[in-house]
Amino acid sequence: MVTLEPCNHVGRTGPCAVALIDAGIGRVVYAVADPGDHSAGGGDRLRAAGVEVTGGVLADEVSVFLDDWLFAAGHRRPRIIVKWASSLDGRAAAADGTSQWITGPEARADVHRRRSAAEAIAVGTGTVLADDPALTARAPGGQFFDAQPVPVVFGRRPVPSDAAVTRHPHAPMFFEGVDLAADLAELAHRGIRSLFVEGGPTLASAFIAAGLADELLVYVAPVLLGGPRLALGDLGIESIDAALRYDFAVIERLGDDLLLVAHPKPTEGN
Ligand SMILES: Nc1nc(O)c(N)c(N[C@@H]2O[C@H](COP(=O)(O)O)[C@@H](O)[C@H]2O)n1
Repeated sequence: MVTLEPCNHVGRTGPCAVALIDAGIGRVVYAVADPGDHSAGGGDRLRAAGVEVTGGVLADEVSVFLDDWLFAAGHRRPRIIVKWASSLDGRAAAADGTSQWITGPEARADVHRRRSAAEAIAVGTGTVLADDPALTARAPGGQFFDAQPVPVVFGRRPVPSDAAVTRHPHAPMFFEGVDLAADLAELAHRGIRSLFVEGGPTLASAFIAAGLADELLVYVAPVLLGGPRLALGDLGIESIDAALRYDFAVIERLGDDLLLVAHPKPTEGN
C-alpha cells in the first residue's frame, strides 16, 4: 500500500514498478496517480505484468499532504507563495525605506512558521541591500526551527560578503532573475518543491506579472504610511479589464493585523 502510484521511469533510482514486479509483489494499492510526464504509467506496467492494482484509494485525503510534491511534479517548478506585509494603504515601507516593523509579533510568528514549511525562501538583491534579512525560520524567542528553507537571492547586484543571508544554515543560491521560468525549473531540478517569496516589491511583482504566484499571503497592519513605497510595483496592467483577480481562501486576524490568503481566480479552461 503506497500513497503514490509507483513510478515508471529512471530517476535517481530505477522504476519502482519494475522493482515491485521483480520482488514478486502480487497486489498494489495506491492513493494518487503520478502526474509526471515521464514517471506516470507505473500502474499500467504493473497490471501488464499480472499484478493486481487498485488506484485512487483516499486520493483526496492523500493529495492534501502531497500537495507541493504533486504541484512540482505536474508543473516542473516549485509552488510559489508570494508574501508581503503592508499598511492599510498598501505601503511596504515608510518614505525613508524603514519597514521594521509594520506588522506585530503574531503576524511575524505566522510568517516564520510558514517560512519553515517552505523548502526555499526568495528575496531580491534590493531587499538584501535594504533590510539585510536573515531569512531563517525562528520561534518568537529566536530559536531556529528544525526545518529551514534554503535561501535564494534573485538579482544582478552584488551581495555583500558579510550579508546575514551568508550565515544562513543553508548555503544561499543565486540567480540573476532574467528568466524566472528557467530559474524555477533549475530549483525544481535541485529538488525544491515550494518557494516562499519574501520580497521586495520588484521581485514580488515580477513573479505575479509572470503568472507565477500560486498563493498570495498578505499581512495587513492597521497603520497608514502614505508615500511612494508600495508593496507591489508595476504589473503591466493597463486597464481594469486586465486586473488580476483572486479568491480569498483565508481571512484571519493575527493580533492587531489581518492575514489574507488569496489564490488566482480560476480562468476558463483552468
Ligand atoms: N511579516 C513582516 N512584517 C513586517 O512588518 C515586515 N517589515 C516584514 N518584512 C520582511 O521580513 C524580512 C526580514 O527577515 P528576517 O527577520 O531578517 O529574517 C524583510 O526583509 C522583509 O522581507 N515582514
